[in-house]
Amino acid sequence: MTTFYLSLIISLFFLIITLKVFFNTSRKFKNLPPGPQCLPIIGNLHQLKQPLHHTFHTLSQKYGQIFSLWFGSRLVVVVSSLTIAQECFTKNDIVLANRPHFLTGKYIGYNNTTVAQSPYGDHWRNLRRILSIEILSSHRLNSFLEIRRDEIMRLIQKLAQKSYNGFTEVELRPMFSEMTFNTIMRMVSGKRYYGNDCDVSDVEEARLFRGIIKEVVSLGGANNVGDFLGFLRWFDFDGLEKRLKKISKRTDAFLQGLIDEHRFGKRNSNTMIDHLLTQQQSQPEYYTDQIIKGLMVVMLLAGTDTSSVTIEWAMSNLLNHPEIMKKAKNELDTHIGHDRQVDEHDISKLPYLQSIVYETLRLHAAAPLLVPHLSSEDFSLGGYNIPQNTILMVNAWVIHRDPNLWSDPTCFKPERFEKEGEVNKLLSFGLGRRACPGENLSQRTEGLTLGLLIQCFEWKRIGEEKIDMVEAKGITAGKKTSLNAMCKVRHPLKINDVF
Ligand code: HEM
Repeated sequence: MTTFYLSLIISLFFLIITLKVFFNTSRKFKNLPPGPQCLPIIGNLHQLKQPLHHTFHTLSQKYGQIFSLWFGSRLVVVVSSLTIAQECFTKNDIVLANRPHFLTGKYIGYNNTTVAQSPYGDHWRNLRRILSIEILSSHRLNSFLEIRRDEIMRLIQKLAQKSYNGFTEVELRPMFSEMTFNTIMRMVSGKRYYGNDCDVSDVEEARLFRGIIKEVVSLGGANNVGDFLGFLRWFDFDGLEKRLKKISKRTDAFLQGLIDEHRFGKRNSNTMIDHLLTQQQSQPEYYTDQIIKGLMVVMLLAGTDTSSVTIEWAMSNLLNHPEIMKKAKNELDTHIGHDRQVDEHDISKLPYLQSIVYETLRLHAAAPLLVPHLSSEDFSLGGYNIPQNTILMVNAWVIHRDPNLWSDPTCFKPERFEKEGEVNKLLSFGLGRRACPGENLSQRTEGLTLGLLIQCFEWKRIGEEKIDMVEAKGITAGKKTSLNAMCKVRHPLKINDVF
């Protein structure tokens, strides 16, 4: 009899717990944004075709400007409206200031402790402060100006040598990647890693490093199914975790080597490592080697590809629209003339050139879904309930093509930015406290590179055919095919440095 009552009490206890969980859960998931039917266990993962922002665009046409998906057991909400995106990063900015954790963050991002992956809180705030003051402040960016100028001039010289005797076909992508990569690498460590004229004494070291970065970029992204289906991780069926473990060891050893070189060898130069090692001397408990390596990784991964793909898209659009290229050239000829090269401080006086950069960022945002955010508590958005631990993605690609916001939204028309306030509708660098801290640096690099490319050369397409504008599948939305074009040095331009 006692056993009977005991079993009854235990059963009732479990029934109450189950009902409580059920009611809490269903209340929690009541009034969610609409979304497609999902399958047991995998949710909507089977529907996620690359590029993801295109799939989300199709889904938003059916389910609206805010919809829900299930990535395995994780709820994902996708926003495709500027007003709702602004609601995310004003009223709900703190609730959405966390990041979801992915396998790449665990292995490459020092267990999600870097500034790009770290949860919102004191640690993240400190890292943002270090990044803003020690590396990306206007003062520091000015002190790194010579590096940027030198790398861009190397690119200009290379093109000038190739095309001095007339129109010559050039492949631009590797040159843009070399330039942005060397710029960031020199800011970080003082070393040039790319190109025939790289100054790394150990060529093997340069080769190894290029391999590391290529692999890290290919493993990044928020669409590894193993991130959402925990049980797949136990089997590591695609070997992703094993590859990430291996690559993280190589990356760490490489970055540690760079720090040690500065610690035990050449100090007192203007590099990020040296500035951080100086801070380490006074505050060793905070400025650990791991913090420094995390900042190096973020600078290299967030700051290189993003800028080079933007420059490649801008040039592709200019080649498809010679009248825009001509207008930009006239602006440069009028304001700068033929006797000197355009410089970074001129860019603010060249509104049309700036508008070309904005228009490129509108149509070809390098991070079309920004970077995923995570809600730290339940909140409401666009009239729906969003539970804690929801992954939020903003489809900037769609918002930048919204016909209610932009006239002829798919046309490349820099003139649209002549209207005051238009630039405030851009989401290319995100909004709110987790917005991109590298915006100023990237706009300086893009403005100067494009300015010099337009000022110093004549450009045309290889044939009649327009440049193919199809997007690749990688984490940064680059062009699928590498950009080749015909270029010729502009003879009226008497610039000794270039020739
Ligand atoms: C065209 C160039 C670039 C574009 C389009 C771009 C875009 C973005 C976007 C959309 C985000 C996420 C914002 C969000 O979470 O809502 C981001 C974050 C970030 N970007 Fe950039 N970025 C560019 C260049 C750079 C550069 C040059 C650097 C640094 C050298 C940089 C460093 C970062 C960092 C550290 C974060 C993470 C911020 C955080 O989580 O607190 N980015 N970027």
